[in-house]
Amino acid sequence: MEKAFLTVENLSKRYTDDGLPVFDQVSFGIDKGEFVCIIGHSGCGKTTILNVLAGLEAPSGGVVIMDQREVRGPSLDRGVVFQSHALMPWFSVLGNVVFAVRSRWPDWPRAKAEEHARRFIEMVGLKGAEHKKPSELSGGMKQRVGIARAFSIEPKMLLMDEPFGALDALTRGVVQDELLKICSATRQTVFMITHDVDEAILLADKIFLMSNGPRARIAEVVVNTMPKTRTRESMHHDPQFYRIRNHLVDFLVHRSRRIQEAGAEDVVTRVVMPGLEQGAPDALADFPQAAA
Ligand SMILES: Nc1ncnc2c1ncn2[C@@H]1O[C@H](COP(=O)(O)OP(=O)(O)OP(=O)(O)O)[C@@H](O)[C@H]1O
Repeated sequence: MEKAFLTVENLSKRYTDDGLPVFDQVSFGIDKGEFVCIIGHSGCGKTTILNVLAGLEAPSGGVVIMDQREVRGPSLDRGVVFQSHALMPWFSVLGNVVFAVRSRWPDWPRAKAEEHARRFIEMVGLKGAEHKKPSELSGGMKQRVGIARAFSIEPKMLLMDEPFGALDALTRGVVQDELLKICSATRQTVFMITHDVDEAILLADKIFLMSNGPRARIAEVVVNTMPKTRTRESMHHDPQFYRIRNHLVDFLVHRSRRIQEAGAEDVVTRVVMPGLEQGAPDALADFPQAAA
């Protein structure tokens, strides 16, 4: 079988020699152009996985292979967007993006780097704000600069850790729409952490559900069968939306804990398509050890 663009095999992480691993036996693949969201309770290890994918943290076991190369440290092949936008306060919007562009292509003359940066600033709807400093921007605008900066280096993979967590609902919707537009224009491969199930259904092609730690696993890969043309306004009218949503919420409320309590040894990642299932999902059918 052909390997996915990003392959994670038997990944585990423990922070202390004598403690239990935060997660172990985590294996998954992400295809080129795929948008994946990961959901799980606080502390199950989502950020740790993202940091390992970014090369910012070394795994205790297992490997991450991206585009046929093992990830062994940070690289401009992977763009990262955190919840705190981490902009350089002394640079303008344009300066922040140009700085990233010039680290990626140091030989480019300034004019070329600026032109490239402006394209991405426009894509996130910040045309006209190029010369503003971060202190003059709203939270949503700062986050858009972070997204423009990450996209501008044209990474092979974009890693986002709750990028909209600090935004109010309205701004969040606007920035989600911008992100959807850019992703469909660039076919960017994305791995994103979110706590918001509606956001995951809007953005993701696949949603990874992580059981509670310690020894957390990716218990399920939920395939989003909603049409690609879905929008925030329209998706609530599709009956699939509620089936997927119920499935995700049920995981967070019940299954994530029960799977962990039942002992994770036998948990194999299962692929599910709740959107196509009629009637109540038999959520624990494949987890007899957790059904009791
Ligand atoms: N540098 C560290 N040293 C020791 N323990 C750590 C370190 N970083 C994270 N942990 C522990 O690892 C576990 C997973 O943390 P992580 O931040 O990956 O979880 P998370 O799922 O992203 O949580 P949240 O949703 O709250 O951001 C937690 O129990 C946390 O306390």
